[in-house]
Amino acid sequence: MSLTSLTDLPAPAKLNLFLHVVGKRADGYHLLESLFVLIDWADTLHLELRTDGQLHRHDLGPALPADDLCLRAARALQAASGTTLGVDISIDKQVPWGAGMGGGSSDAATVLLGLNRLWGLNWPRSRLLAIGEKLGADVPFFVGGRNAYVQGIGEILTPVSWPRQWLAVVKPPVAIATKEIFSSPLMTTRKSDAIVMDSVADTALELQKLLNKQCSEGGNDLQAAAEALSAEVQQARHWLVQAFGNGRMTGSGSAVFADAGTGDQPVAALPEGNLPAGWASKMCRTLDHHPLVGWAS
Ligand SMILES: C[C@@](CO)(OP(=O)(O)O)[C@H](O)COP(=O)(O)OP(=O)(O)OC[C@H]1O[C@@H](n2ccc(N)nc2=O)[C@H](O)[C@@H]1O
Ligand SMILES: Nc1ncnc2c1ncn2[C@@H]1O[C@H](COP(=O)(O)OP(=O)(O)O)[C@@H](O)[C@H]1O
Repeated sequence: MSLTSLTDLPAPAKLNLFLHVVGKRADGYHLLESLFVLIDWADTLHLELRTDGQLHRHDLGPALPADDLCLRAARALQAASGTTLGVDISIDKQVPWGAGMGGGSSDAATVLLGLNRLWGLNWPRSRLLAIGEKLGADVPFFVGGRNAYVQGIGEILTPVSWPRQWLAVVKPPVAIATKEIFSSPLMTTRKSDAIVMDSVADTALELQKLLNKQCSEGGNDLQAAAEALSAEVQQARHWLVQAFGNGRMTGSGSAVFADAGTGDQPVAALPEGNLPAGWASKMCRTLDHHPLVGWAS
């Protein structure tokens, strides 16, 4: 019997354990190098098949923009596949947005992976990646489903296995436009050297070592520009530095996070009572991989 619904599909967020700007493309987009890791802060989506071809979204939590990334992903897959089927998408939004946590991009990836199954398309992952790339720079990472060293503007993915880690995340109630950060005068002086791999026999091990080094140095080349635009981002990071001894921004912000250890318990608790009203926070753990990683070949 064919499927009529898929419930409780997770769309986990990501953090950038480091983010370097290493160049600029001819079209003005900045070339990045970053380690993207999946975390256990996730939205939940439910997909209900429609036979009339219509695409609708129902917000179970906070209201999303009318034409959000879920609907854009569904529309793109419907057009590319030529299916006459539609879907009702219900979304329980838990991940803060305007955060640099890729929540919207993850929702889009979960819609692509879910509809691939619900609509009986059974496309290989490579075809879903090509659609994801057009929806947003972070979407291919979530469709790929593996923690990854990411290059280009997000389309070059090298999967890496990353040890389980606690990460304390704080999101102040501000959203800074990614464009505003990249056009900041501070960005002209904030640039890192690209990672150079020695030509050694075990390139995976070599990459792991280099990524470890970048993470322990903890750089995000967008952080200074974001902090110049928002005192709250700086305040959030200082708050984490006091509590955990370290703190840095993810993506283009405004969320910041601290390494809270690799043991059975985090090295310290998030003293959430000290945060101003309206700030979100969560003690997160990295995921080994996306829960839907097996959903496309
Ligand atoms: C920098 C990252 C890292 O993950 O930030 P987060 O989205 O996670 O915060 C992403 O690649 C963000 O990608 P995405 O969110 O798709 O960026 P867009 O909205 O397309 O970018 C808005 C504008 O920022 C500039 N931009 C964006 C990405 C990039 N690599 N170089 C740029 O110069 C461009 O001017 C672009 O028009
Ligand atoms: N499903 C969605 N969830 C969150 N934001 C969305 C969604 N669809 C579109 N957006 C828009 O995309 C912007 C970026 O959100 P998001 O993808 O979560 O990225 P990030 O927080 O990493 O910048 C939001 O400010 C919002 O306006």
